[in-house]
Amino acid sequence: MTNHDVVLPDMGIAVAAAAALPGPRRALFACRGAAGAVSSLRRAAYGGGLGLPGAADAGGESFLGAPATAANAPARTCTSRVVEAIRASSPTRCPAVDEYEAWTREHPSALGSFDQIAAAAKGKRIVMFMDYDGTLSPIVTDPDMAFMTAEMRAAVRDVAKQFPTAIVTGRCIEKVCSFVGLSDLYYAGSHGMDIKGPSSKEDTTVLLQPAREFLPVIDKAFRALEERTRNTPGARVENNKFCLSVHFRCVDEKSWSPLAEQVKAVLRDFPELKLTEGRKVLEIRPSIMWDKGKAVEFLLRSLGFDDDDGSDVLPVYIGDDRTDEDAFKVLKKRGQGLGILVSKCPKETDASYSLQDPTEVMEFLIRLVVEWKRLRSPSAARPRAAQQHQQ
Ligand SMILES: O=P(O)(O)OC[C@H]1O[C@H](O[C@H]2O[C@H](CO)[C@@H](O)[C@H](O)[C@H]2O)[C@H](O)[C@@H](O)[C@@H]1O
Repeated sequence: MTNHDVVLPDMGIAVAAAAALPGPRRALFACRGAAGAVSSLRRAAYGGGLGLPGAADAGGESFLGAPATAANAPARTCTSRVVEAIRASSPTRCPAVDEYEAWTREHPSALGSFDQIAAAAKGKRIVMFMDYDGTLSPIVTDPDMAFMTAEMRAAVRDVAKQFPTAIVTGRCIEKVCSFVGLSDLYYAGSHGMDIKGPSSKEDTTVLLQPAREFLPVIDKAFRALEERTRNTPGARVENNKFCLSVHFRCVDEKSWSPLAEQVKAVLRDFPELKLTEGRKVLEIRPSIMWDKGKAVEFLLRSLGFDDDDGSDVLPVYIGDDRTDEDAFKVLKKRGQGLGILVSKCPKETDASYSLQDPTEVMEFLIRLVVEWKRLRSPSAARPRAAQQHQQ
């Protein structure tokens, strides 16, 4: 990692008027109908507890699987809420163009707003945070095949040469390191519960593992979940070391509710674990107050950027999933930094900007590095008018 102590010079770019957003015209979407995604998410993901032990609606748990009655209604609603949240996290149908355009007025394209972003970065130190699946690699059916392209790897490598850069992911560190294959990065695996620094540094040690004591219980839950879900065609449990993922992507949608109920049934034996939803996945993790947002705060502190010392730092976080919202929230709360949601569909989000897919993410990263290098070149120090005069 090089040049990290350099403050971003005056980019000399006029701030685009906010009203001029969004950027380039969007591609037409082949399908429609995800208009409900935002409201579904609001209802599903923000709608309350998941009916796990200790959650507000845990009282309904023992009724799972029983015939519907007034008494067991909360538990049933709860499971359907989980399923609805999984569905809303990864909508298969895209919205009508006008719905998407309305959403991008609230969350403009980070590419279309690049000049504005560059202006916001003026004189600040950029710190890059990026999620992996759905952000650096496209979503695929087999989680073991979620490779990033060589071009994306080159773009991330170039970014990491200019700015402190971290990959913040639900994957275990070993897996994401093997996918990314770059040593000059910080990695926060298992949703931030396993953080390590660049391996090119001598102290390549683990920086933080706040859920270490949960390893035995996670292992036990992994075996129980494998056992319990083995008869559901397409279901798959992935061990991400400090957390687990139960994949729904290859499961017939009719079996989603029974599968979610199986997962919840297993978790009744593990009150120290909690459940969250992602893109066609249920995530099981320790019930500690730790998430991607906390990992971002930890890394910023470790890099010397304290909460109250934020005027000269610009954290940029790019992610596509529900779990990335914790990081967007942190940036929003700090009143500092840029959250960029990767999505082709409107979603309830705390991110300020959007990008459609990993290809746009790559374009954004390349543009950031090009702009940064241009501004650090000696000629960039001269006023623009003088440069134009010479051309
Ligand atoms: O935080 P992330 O890096 O986004 O990791 C979240 C989960 O990503 C992976 O699952 C997702 O991507 C898979 C491959 O494209 C896809 O098949 C799956 O449906 C998605 O949910 C990963 O496999 C999970 O373990 C992560 O928790």
